[in-house]
Amino acid sequence: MEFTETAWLRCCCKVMLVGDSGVGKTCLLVRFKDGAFLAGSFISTVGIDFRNKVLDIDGVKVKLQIWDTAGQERFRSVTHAYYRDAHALLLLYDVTNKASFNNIQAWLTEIHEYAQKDVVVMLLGNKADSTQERVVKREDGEKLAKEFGVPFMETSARSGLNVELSFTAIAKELKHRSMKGPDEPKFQLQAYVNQEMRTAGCCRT
Ligand SMILES: Nc1nc2c(ncn2[C@@H]2O[C@H](COP(=O)(O)OP(=O)(O)OP(=O)(O)O)[C@@H](O)[C@H]2O)c(=O)[nH]1
Repeated sequence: MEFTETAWLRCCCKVMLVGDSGVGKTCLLVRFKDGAFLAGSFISTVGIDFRNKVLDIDGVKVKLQIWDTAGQERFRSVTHAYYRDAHALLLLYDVTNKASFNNIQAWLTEIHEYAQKDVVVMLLGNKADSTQERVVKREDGEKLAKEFGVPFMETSARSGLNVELSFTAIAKELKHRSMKGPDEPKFQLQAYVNQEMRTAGCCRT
């Protein structure tokens, strides 16, 4: 099938934001969808909610349905039910909160238990703008991601750092998977992200 400039990718790509309460999942989604930062008092997500955004990926419209989940333990059973349909998961920790980083392994175990085998997972260290409060080094995030074989980058919902890039990279991977011929090589997600960050001098917003 030939895709033209205006072609629509028929499948709706479901992307889930997961991670501990307070790591910035809702803020990341709002920054991506509306280009704004939700400053002020922290209102924890109850249950689950979604927002749609259509991206133009190399001339193909890719519709992302982005599910924002509640990080609080008491909503875990609600979110488990949604893992099965997810095509991609953005797994967040907060660089100013060591516990949220230490919990990543438990989140990955949960993902392996409830999500599809071929789900795309990307690890994000959010709140990278908080230089004073930082307790998790970028290298520690990189090391953990390597250990689990998932792509990684740091983001900031406050400054916008890498927010667009994280969703675009996921959309590129999903588009590539659904359109690639049997002999075409796999899309190199981490290589793409590294390349984009280098081009933008690591400050892409
Ligand atoms: N400095 C800084 N603060 C952030 C950033 N992202 C989120 N925050 C703050 O962190 C707090 C929690 O953000 P949320 O987006 O509500 O966190 P969440 O992960 O959705 O939390 P749950 O809904 O409970 O799972 C809020 O006070 C935000 O203003 C960021 O990139 N930088």
